[in-house]
Amino acid sequence: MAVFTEVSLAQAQALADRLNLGAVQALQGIKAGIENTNYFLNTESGSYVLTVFERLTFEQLPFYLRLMEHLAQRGVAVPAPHADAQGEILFELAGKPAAVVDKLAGGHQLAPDLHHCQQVGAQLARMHLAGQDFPLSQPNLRGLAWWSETVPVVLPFLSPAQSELISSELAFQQQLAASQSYAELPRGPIHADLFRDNVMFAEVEGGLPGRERLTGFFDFYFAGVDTWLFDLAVCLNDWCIDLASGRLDAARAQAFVDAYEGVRPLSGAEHRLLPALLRGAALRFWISRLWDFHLPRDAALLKPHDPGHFERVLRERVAEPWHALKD
Ligand SMILES: Nc1ncnc2c1ncn2[C@@H]1O[C@H](COP(=O)(O)OP(=O)(O)OP(=O)(O)O)[C@@H](O)[C@H]1O
Ligand SMILES: N[C@@H](CCO)C(=O)O
Repeated sequence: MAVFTEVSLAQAQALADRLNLGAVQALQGIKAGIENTNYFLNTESGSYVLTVFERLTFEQLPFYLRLMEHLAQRGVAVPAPHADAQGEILFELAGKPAAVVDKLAGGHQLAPDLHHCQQVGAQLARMHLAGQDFPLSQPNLRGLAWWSETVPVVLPFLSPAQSELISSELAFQQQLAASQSYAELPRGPIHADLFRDNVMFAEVEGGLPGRERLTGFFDFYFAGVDTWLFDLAVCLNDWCIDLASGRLDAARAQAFVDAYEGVRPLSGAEHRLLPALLRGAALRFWISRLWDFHLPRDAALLKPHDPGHFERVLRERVAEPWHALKD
């Protein structure tokens, strides 16, 4: 269970009072998640999620929380943070930063079909466009600079074959990042971690069975300014693959890209660089999973994600580069 910081009912009530949310009826630690402490908070005014941030600082958090607020105000389905009477959305709990956001309806879709991929693809493009005029800026803190810093830290835990793969892929990505075509890629605030477990879907009343509606993207705490194509690649590597083998499912991937392009067509450079960014997105999560696995932090019962999964995904993307078809 990833509750790193215990929050008492009295602490939750004090925060609820400040946010004018009424009497706390229930406070329940959430087991899922490995980055932050999350609680479901029910008060007489509604259902919320209270997050205590374990790694992110008071200086970094306004970027994420104001981005969520900005996107929600522009009609992107994102949980809006709650503000106090002064408009403040970042608070202190147990000496750590904390925030309260709306609870999204529904649950995860862990076996997505074409219909789910299309909805996420279209919403991703809408989110990219809506973020264009977001005034704050912060780099993707899990971008190339972090990969370059962290690969040497995890190398001692790897076999010779794994070391060779991770080092050569890092060199490839460094070279790519220095190229002219990479510099041409459009950029803006991206989610950067939009996996199946960071999107909610809910059944539509009176709708067809299995035809759930996307209710929102959440967990923006890896967001940063980076290429929009990287965000798309992160999604394709999770929403459109066979989880056992890591292989891309071309039908779902094409449906995802088509839906994205229905809102924002990709440039020629984006089409050309998609296979390379799919590799970069696999490398990013292989590194972070290795880091979490071999250098864990304290948590009551933390279950790290399997690094081997993204090693397989990376090997697949190198062996079988995938290009989306153009309309
Ligand atoms: N706004 C929300 N609405 C509904 N449920 C939420 C919301 N935020 C978080 N949750 C629930 O809490 C769980 C854990 O949250 P989250 O995935 O953000 O964990 P984390 O530790 O912050 O991040 P990570 O996924 O990177 O480990 C989610 O799987 C989801 O069930
Ligand atoms: N989505 C990440 C977890 C951190 O959010 C992973 O699957 O490795």
